[in-house]
Amino acid sequence: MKKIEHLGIAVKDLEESNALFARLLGTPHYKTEEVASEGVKTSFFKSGPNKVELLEATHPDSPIAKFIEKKGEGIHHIAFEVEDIRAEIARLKAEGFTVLNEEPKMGADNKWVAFLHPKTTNGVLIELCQNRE
Ligand SMILES: CC[C@H](C(=O)O)C(=O)SCCNC(=O)CCNC(=O)[C@H](O)C(C)(C)COP(=O)(O)OP(=O)(O)OC[C@H]1O[C@@H](n2cnc3c(N)ncnc32)[C@H](O)[C@@H]1OP(=O)(O)O
Ligand SMILES: [Co+2]
Repeated sequence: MKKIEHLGIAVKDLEESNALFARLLGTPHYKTEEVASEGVKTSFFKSGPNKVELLEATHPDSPIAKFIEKKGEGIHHIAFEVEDIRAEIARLKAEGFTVLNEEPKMGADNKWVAFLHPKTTNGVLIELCQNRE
């Protein structure tokens, strides 16, 4: 794992939360992107070297909708940048973590992504991100 790539925060209303985080961070979001395959609309903020991803559900079956229904708005996942996502998936599987998608999938902000089940990571949903060249 190279570094924390972003913190994912589940929100009910992306526009409202974009305005709140712009006030909080003192800078507007630098992009919004819908990832239909994940049932999410996202917006990204830079805060120094760190990145914050806000996520709103685009349909009731979205992981974000289920999360908010169960736990309310808040930190949804921690994403780590990896050099080689396939190698990292194999390593983590061998370490006994549950990888939710063994085939990397297209994420937002030009990444290949995979997720580890929170049941195997002390209750924290972990995302792996590799830059898509
Ligand atoms: C890819 C675009 C973007 C990017 O950065 O590029 C994203 O980050 S997209 C983010 C949205 N996509 C995902 O989260 C995909 C991975 N998530 C999943 O596959 C599911 O959400 C899963 C498997 C984690 C949970 O789904 P399930 O249908 O099993 O929902 P349950 O409510 O039944 O949850 C089971 C169990 O897990 C706990 N849980 C669920 N979500 C989280 C979470 N984010 N953090 C911690 N724990 C979580 C939930 O509370 C249940 O536990 P229990 O003790 O049984 O209540
Ligand atoms: Co993410």
